[in-house]
Amino acid sequence: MGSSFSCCDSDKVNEGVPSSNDPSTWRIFTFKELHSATNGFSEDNKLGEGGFGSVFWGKTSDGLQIAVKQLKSMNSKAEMEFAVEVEVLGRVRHKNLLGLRGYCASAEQRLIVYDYMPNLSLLSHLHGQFAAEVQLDWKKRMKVAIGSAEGLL
Ligand SMILES: Nc1ncnc2c1ncn2[C@@H]1O[C@H](COP(=O)(O)OP(=O)(O)OP(=O)(O)O)[C@@H](O)[C@H]1O
Repeated sequence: MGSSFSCCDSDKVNEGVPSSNDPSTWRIFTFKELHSATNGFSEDNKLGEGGFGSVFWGKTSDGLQIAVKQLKSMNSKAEMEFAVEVEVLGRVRHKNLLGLRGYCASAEQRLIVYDYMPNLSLLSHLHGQFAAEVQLDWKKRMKVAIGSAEGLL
């Protein structure tokens, strides 16, 4: 959990301090940081909306592109889902799983920070607006299915 560091020379300079561009690390963000990274959770930055709440694109002060999920409610069910997501994704690292970058738990807000995925969802490639132009043939679909299953193991 946020504890593996690569051994390249530049990391040796900051020995023991995880680089924000190291995909194996996560940290706690302040609300102010995420507010500024997402341009105040502006509609222009909105990537989509799911069961938990809205997801916004952002860029941290050190240039890292992130997706910030803002929980829409603060009831006990949402709190539990937030805790489980952060706990599980914080422990698991896999090339086929979305990486956790961190979270923010302030008095009134619960936010989860992920790596930004620029290529949209699989759903949009299979059935959505890009289905026609991307043309996932059966060989590629099989690869996607196997890759997804590997991420679940
Ligand atoms: N890391 C990310 N990078 C880029 N876009 C993202 C990212 N996470 C989410 N999104 C966008 O935000 C939308 C909502 O994501 P979210 O994870 O909240 O919901 P979901 O997975 O679609 O549904 P549910 O919350 O019900 O499981 C996604 O459909 C996607 O377009």
